[in-house]
Amino acid sequence: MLELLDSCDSRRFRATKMPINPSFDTSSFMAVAGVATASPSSLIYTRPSSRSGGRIPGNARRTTAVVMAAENGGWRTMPHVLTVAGSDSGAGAGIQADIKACGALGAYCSSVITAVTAQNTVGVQGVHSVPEAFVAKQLRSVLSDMAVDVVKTGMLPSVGIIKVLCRSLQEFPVKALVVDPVMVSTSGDMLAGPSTLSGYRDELFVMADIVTPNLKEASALLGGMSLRTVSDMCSAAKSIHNLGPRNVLVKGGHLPGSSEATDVFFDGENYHVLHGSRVNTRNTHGTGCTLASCIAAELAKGSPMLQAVQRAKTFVESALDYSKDILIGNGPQGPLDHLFDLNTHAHTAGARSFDANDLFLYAVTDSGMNRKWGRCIVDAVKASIEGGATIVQLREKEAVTRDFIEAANACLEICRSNRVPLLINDRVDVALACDADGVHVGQSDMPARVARSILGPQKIIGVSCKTAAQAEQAWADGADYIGCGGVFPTTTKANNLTVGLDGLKVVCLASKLPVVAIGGISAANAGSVMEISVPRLKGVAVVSALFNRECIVTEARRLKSILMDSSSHAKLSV
Ligand SMILES: Nc1ncnc2c1ncn2[C@@H]1O[C@H](COP(=O)(O)OP(=O)(O)OP(=O)(O)O)[C@@H](O)[C@H]1O
Ligand SMILES: Cc1ncc(CO)c(N)n1
Ligand SMILES: [Mg+2]
Repeated sequence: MLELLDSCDSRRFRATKMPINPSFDTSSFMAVAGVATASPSSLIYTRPSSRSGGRIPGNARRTTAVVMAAENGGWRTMPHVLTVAGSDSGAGAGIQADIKACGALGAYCSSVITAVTAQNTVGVQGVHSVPEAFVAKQLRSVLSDMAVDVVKTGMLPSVGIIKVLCRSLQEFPVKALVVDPVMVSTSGDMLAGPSTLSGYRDELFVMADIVTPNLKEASALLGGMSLRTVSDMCSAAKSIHNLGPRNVLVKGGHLPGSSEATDVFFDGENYHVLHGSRVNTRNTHGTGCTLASCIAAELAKGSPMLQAVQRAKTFVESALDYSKDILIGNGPQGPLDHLFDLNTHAHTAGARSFDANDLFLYAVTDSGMNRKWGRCIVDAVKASIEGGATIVQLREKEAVTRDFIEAANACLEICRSNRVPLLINDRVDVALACDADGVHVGQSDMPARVARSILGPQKIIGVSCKTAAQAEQAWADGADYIGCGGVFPTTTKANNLTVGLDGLKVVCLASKLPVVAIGGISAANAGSVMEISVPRLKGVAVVSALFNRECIVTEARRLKSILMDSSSHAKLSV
C-alpha cells in the first residue's frame, strides 16, 4: 500500500481533485488497496513493505475494518475535515475552535498541530513551533490512514511548514482545501513569520479552493494596500484571486465604523457582498478560525462553495449571539461557545421534534369552561385542532391524577393523528405517564432544569416568564420556548401581574428562546400582539377566547386568520 501511495507523488494536486462529495466507493478503495472485492473471504493484502517492519500498514488495517463492516451489512463514513493549525491554550481559536466548530456541524475533525501557543483572553504570551519533520509525520499519520474530505489550514508559523503541507497534499490529494491565512491574532500578536507571505502566495494559494483573509491579512498579502470600504474589499478579493485560489472571502469583522459584519466573496466572476448583523460582544476571539472550519465542514458534507460560506457565516453569527454575555477570562477578547446548540438543544444528536412555528395558535384547555358549555375535554381539543390550533396544552388544575392521565391519553390520540404536539401543564408525572410531547411549567412549579433531566432531551419544555432574567434562566435550563404574560388582564388566572405589550416586547428582545404571548388574548387584540413584530415572538396562547365560546372551531379559525394577517403585515413593515 505504501508503494502504491508513493506512486502518486508526481500527480499535481489540482489535476487529481475529485468533485465535492462523491460517495465513498468501497470497491474502488478496496481495489486500490489491493483487496479482492469479489469475495471478502478471499482477502489478499498488498504485501507489507519493508518500511512497515512487517506489520500490516494502516491502510490495510483500515481495509480489514471496511470489509468486516461490509460483511456485517453496511458501514457509515463521516464527513471528515483535517485541520492543520496551532493550538490555542485558551481554546477560543486555533485547533480547539476548529474541532468544536466541525463537531457542532456534524463533521469529524482530525488535527495536525503546527505550533503550540500560550494564549488567553489577554493575548499571546508565547509561541512554540512544532519541527517541520514532525508536522510532516502527523500529516502522514492522518492522511495515509483516514479518508479526509477537506483540509483546513490555520496557523502555519513558517514557510518550511507551508512547504511540508504542500508536499503532503500532493501525495495525498483531498477534495477541497480551505486556507485561513492566519498571520496576526486580534490582540495584535504575530502568529507567523513574514516569510510565510511568499509561502502562501507562491505555493499554497494555487492549491486552495478558498482563502479567507481578514482585512489585515488581505492588506499584508497585497503589500500593505489600505482596506477601508466594501469596495476596497472587492478589489482585494480580485487581487488575491489572481494569486491562484479558486475563491476568496475577505472578512470584514474588523471593518472600521461598520454597524454590520460584512464579508466579500469572489468566485473569479461574481462578487457577493455577504451582510450580517454585528453582534455587540467582547467574545469574538476565534471567529476567523471558526468561520473557516465551518466552511470546511459544510464542504465535507457536500455543500457547494457559496452555500458553505453562507452557512458558516450564519453559524458564526448565531454562536456570537448566544455567547455574547459569557464571561471567560479577564482580558478584552473572550471566546465563543461553539457548542451552544448542543448545550441547550442537543439537536445534532437525536433531534427533538420541537418546531417554534408550532407556537402560532396555542390552545390551553380549562376544565371549568368545558363544564360550563357541557363539553368533554376530548371534544374541546378536537374542535380546537379542527379550527387550526397548532399546539395544545392540557391545563387541568382540579382533575384527579387518574382522570387526568386518562384524558391526556385520549387527547394524545387526536393530537398525534393531526401532528399537533400535546403538552401537559405543571405535571411532569402525567406527561411521563402518557408519553405526552412535553410540559409547560410556571415559576413556582418544578424547575425546567429538573424537568429536562427527568424527561430527557427529546421532550418539549416551556416556561412561563415575565422578565428578561426569567427568560435567560429558562434558556440556561434547557427549555424550548417561553410563555410571556399576562399580556392583558385576564380572569383565567388569579393574581396574575399584567406585563402589557411593552413588557412582552422587552422579554422577547431579551429571550434566546421562541416566545408565545399569553394572558387575556382574544380575536379583538391578537393582531396588536403580533404587530409588535419582534423575531422571537412566534404566536399567541388562548384559553377563554377558544374554550369559553359557543363554537370552538369558528373561534379558532377566526383567530388563525387574524394571526396570519397581522404576522404577514408585521413582516412586510420590518
Ligand atoms: N461582532 C461580530 N458580529 C457578527 N459577526 C462578526 C463579528 N465579528 C466578526 N464577525 C464575522 O466573523 C467572521 C470572522 O471575521 P473576522 O474578521 O473577525 O476574522 P478574523 O480576524 O480572522 O478572526 P480571528 O479573531 O479568529 O482571527 C466574519 O464572517 C465576520 O463578518
Ligand atoms: C493558535 C491560533 N490560531 C489562530 C488564531 C487566530 O485567531 C489564534 N489567535 N491562535
Ligand atoms: Mg483570523
